[in-house]
Amino acid sequence: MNQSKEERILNFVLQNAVRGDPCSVLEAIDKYCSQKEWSMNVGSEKGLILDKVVEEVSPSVALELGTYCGYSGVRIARLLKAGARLLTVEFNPAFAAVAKQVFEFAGVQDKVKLIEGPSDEIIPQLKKKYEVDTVDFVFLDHWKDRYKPDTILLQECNLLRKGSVLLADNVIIPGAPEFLNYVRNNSHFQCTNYPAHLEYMKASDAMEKAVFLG
Ligand SMILES: O=C(NCCCOCn1ccc2cnccc21)c1cc(-c2ccc(F)cc2)cc(O)c1O
Ligand SMILES: [Mg+2]
Repeated sequence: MNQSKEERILNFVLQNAVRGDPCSVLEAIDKYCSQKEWSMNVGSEKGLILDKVVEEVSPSVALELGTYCGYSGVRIARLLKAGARLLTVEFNPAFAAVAKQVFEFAGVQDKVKLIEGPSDEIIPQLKKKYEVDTVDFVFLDHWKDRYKPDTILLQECNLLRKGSVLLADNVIIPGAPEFLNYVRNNSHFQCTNYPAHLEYMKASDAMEKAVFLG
């Protein structure tokens, strides 16, 4: 039966990137998705913003909501210090299967724990089942109407500490208006907006950083 777009992306990586070289994996995905088939990877422009925030935070525990093909997970994991780890949550089993292979090819699999399931189920399990105390960095890139409820759920589960950094993709396109209103009007968050463009397109998008103040 014919391949999915995500399988075509994976095959392009396997045939064009260098095993164990995360940057070559990112380049291959960006090349394929800008020249052949658009897909919802964070991309290189917003990826640089993600890189800067991850380097600034230097997280011991990072959480990603929305793995997709593993592009942003590779971006984050390649910057983690020794012993640090990324927990990445994906709802779609087919996407998770592709991401797993992308992580292995990039050589970051030892730093990444890929968890399949819905965020509202996984977040309450992080402390006991995944031995998390608090998360230092969260990349929100899943269903845009889950950004606000999951930010509230992270607080309710005591997973944020003073200084935990949330970084949200797509706050313009597709948009996350409830999330923006919530964090920008909440004295427990210090927010910064990073204007950019939708991955591989000319349309405007932006990322929002929200630092939890405790
Ligand atoms: O929709 C997007 N991402 C989300 C995927 C599903 O995520 C589901 N999902 C993944 C874990 C997870 C955990 N719990 C629940 C749902 C969970 C998304 C969409 C666009 C986009 C922009 C313009 C368009 F014309 C069309 C699409 C761009 C992006 O960068 C995106 O990230
Ligand atoms: Mg996105």
